[in-house]
Amino acid sequence: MVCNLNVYVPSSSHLPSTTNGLFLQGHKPWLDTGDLRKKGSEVFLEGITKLVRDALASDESYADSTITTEDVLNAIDCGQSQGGSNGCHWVLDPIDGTRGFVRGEQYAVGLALLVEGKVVVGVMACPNLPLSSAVVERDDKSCQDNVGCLFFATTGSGAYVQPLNGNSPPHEVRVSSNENLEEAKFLESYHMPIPLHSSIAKKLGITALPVRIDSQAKYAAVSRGDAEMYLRFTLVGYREWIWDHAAGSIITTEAGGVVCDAEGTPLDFSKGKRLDHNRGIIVTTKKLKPLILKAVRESIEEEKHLRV
Ligand SMILES: Nc1ncnc2c1ncn2[C@@H]1O[C@H](COP(=O)(O)O)[C@@H](OP(=O)(O)O)[C@H]1O
Ligand SMILES: [Mg+2]
Repeated sequence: MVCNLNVYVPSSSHLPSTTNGLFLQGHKPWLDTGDLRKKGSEVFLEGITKLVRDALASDESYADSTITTEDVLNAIDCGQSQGGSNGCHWVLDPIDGTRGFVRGEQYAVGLALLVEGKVVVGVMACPNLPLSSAVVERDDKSCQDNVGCLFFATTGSGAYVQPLNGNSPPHEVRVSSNENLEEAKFLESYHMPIPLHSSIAKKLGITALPVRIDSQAKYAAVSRGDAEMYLRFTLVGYREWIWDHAAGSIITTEAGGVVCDAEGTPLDFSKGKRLDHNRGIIVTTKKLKPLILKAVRESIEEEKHLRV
């Protein structure tokens, strides 16, 4: 399994007093158990083990299990696969959009299966995503009360959503059929403002402000037709982790959308833990792709001239 542990080790190496499975962020991403195995981390590790025990105890089938700290360390180390183009790899992001999770807003649990470097299964739970639409007014109480979506897709079989509480059966999702860019909605991350996004949106004639959402729930939102476009132009040199995109990308493509880089090339998940792609990620509908790629090309050219 290729896994983002998604846990940030607090500088004190102690559990925060308000422990509920949330560990403070803002420090280095934790990609193996190296720090946890060090002397001085015992309290932190004990705390994590207790959380695991408590979670298992709440499920009858695991009620009798006795999990030790060593079991927890070994389980974490099962997530050390480097991925790649050979064989099968599960790709897991247990809490994607950590910042949204901390704020009590959007986050996602993303799981995907890579076979020979291609994503063939994607499952994404979005516990705080409204069942109606991701693009809702902040004070729209009815939407905020009705949240929790489970999206899933397998190659060639379409993409589906169902309420996370299982109260109704899954139904198929399709991307928006809207071609009127003046009415289009576009999504981006909360990471620093990206001037290129505004430039692209302006060229396309999109009048609405971008809607900012944490996590790969943005892919799910495009797959359901909540928005027509998700742009992700990060700092030059930032290389994306595959777990931030694997589940989301198959859900959008199976819903009839496209996921590509600034040159229109599909994302390549076969090169290890990082995505190997040209600059930028564009998530949109097949109809809008050519128009968006043109605006992207022009905006990148203008940006180059501004730098000279
Ligand atoms: N400055 C940055 N620019 C781009 N991506 C970043 C970033 N800092 C963190 N990320 C990655 O972007 C993911 C969140 O994406 P988004 O901004 O769409 O919510 C993070 O996943 P985690 O939250 O799982 O760490 C992290 O892997
Ligand atoms: Mg992530």
